[in-house]
Amino acid sequence: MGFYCSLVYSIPKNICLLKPGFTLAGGHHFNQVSKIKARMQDQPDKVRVPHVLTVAGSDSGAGAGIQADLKACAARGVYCSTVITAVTAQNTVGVQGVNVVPEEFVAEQLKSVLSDMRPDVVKTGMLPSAGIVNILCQSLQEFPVQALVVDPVMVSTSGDVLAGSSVLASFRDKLLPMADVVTPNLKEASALLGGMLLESLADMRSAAKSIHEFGPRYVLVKGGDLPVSSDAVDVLYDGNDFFEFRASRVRTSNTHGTGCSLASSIAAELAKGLPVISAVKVAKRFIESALEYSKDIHIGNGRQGPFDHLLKLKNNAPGLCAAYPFDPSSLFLYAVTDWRMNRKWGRSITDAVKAAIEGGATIVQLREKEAETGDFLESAKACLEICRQYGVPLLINDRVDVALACDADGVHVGQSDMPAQTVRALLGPDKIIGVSCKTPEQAQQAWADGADYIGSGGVYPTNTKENNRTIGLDGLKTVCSASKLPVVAIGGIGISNAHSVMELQVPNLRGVAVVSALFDRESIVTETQKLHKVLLESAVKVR
Ligand SMILES: Nc1ncnc2c1ncn2[C@@H]1O[C@H](COP(=O)(O)OP(=O)(O)O)[C@@H](O)[C@H]1O
Ligand SMILES: Cc1ncc(COP(=O)(O)O)c(N)n1
Ligand SMILES: [Mg+2]
Repeated sequence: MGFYCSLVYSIPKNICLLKPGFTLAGGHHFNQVSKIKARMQDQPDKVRVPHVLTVAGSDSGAGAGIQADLKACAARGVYCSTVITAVTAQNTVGVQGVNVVPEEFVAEQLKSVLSDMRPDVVKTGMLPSAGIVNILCQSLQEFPVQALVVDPVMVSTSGDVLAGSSVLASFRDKLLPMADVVTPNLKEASALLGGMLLESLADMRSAAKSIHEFGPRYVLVKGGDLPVSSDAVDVLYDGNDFFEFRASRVRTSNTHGTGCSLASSIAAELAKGLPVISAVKVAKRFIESALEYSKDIHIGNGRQGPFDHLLKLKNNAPGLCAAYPFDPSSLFLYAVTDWRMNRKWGRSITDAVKAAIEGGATIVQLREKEAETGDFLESAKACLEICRQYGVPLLINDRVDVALACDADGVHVGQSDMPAQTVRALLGPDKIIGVSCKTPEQAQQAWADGADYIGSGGVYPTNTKENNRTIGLDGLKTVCSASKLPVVAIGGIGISNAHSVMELQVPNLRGVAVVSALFDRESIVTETQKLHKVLLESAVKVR
């Protein structure tokens, strides 16, 4: 991905948020570990959630400001509360209007959040007046937090003024001395230093050093706007050493809100307990990935578009977004592959899958118990391409890693495979998860674990699975009646008996899953077509 962090000088050993005597925003000292423990002792059964409070302006276009902060924190897995200092009418063209929130009301919001919710880290963005900066400093003195990250927002990238020069003195004299990290871009660093021209890495270093004299623990001068640089380089200074953070410069105009998002991500990582240098490193890598991911998305017609913090908007996002939301009717004719049969008939798995789909299969599962992982992945990728062309979901038997690696539509697991709950945690909310169940208890568990459907059988004896207990039509009926999830029947089902299965007319039974009846035959297309016909006829009769 091209990210690297080069340390211009060596990393001092004492930079760690967890060290005793950490300097607090507000000049307080305390031990972070003992504070977390103390809080947990109050309520030992509660889970501590890292929490960032952002004090910033709203961007109606939602690329920057409060909205960017919320998305960045969500993406980094951290809770984010918000104190709004101004409401801007803003889009990808520029800022059309600014409505500053009255100072007293900013104070009221600060008190509400700080007194009750005790955020770990405060991050500031647009602070449009000296009065608001002063109120924030007072609030932080009254309610100290573990770290303060100041993004000294002054001018939007579109060139519109968000905080005039009247705030500069308050920044320098009050807020920066309390800050743990301050993150000016080139223009902001220049403004803080009375207009000094910044055009090179050397200039950024000297600016970082000068800004450090205002009192923050760390200064990060961001080089997003550094002319003639092929990399996006930021310079961090801790009072002793310089650290350079480099990312390859993503060729995109979707960079609106990068500054806000970087500062929020740093705050989020600090809230999780990372030391400052690690937090900056992770945050910068996140921005680079999100920009790279969103480089071609198009929102708005202005010069600077927003990017996608959650990496969800782009189609076919690897591992993030199911191509098809689960439709239980896709269980109707469920084709399950078998490598031995394909070898016996001398066919590739892709030919087998294509033939089954052309014959009418409505969902496909790759069940390649013996395959080497690399081969399985390659086959899965090739089959997925075919399935996507036909709009048929592709599931992977058992192998969550393979499903993730090829971005399959889901996974089918048995009772002795990875628990469905864990599969769900790994695959996320969108993917399809099926579980093999022989009993009502197992069906209940599958539902509780977040599965989408269950496969129930063996209905009839079968050769494709050794030592598999046959539950018969009665067993299937019992499971279907107890199940809260749609059911597909499996085990020894084919053209001759599919009708008897579907005729059961039990609730939740949505289709049949077949292996040999399709794949251990001379013509997969013909057999699938025949089975499809039988199923359709049963469906018509049952209705
Ligand atoms: N095109 C880009 N590719 C990769 N990183 C970028 C790009 N533009 C900005 N960044 C990074 O995004 C972060 C925000 O930087 P910058 O754009 O300078 O701040 P601001 O948004 O406050 O003007 C920095 O880490 C910077 O290096
Ligand atoms: C409310 C608000 N806050 C901050 C920024 C700066 O963001 P950027 O410099 O990335 O345009 C902005 N445009 N709007
Ligand atoms: Mg920018």
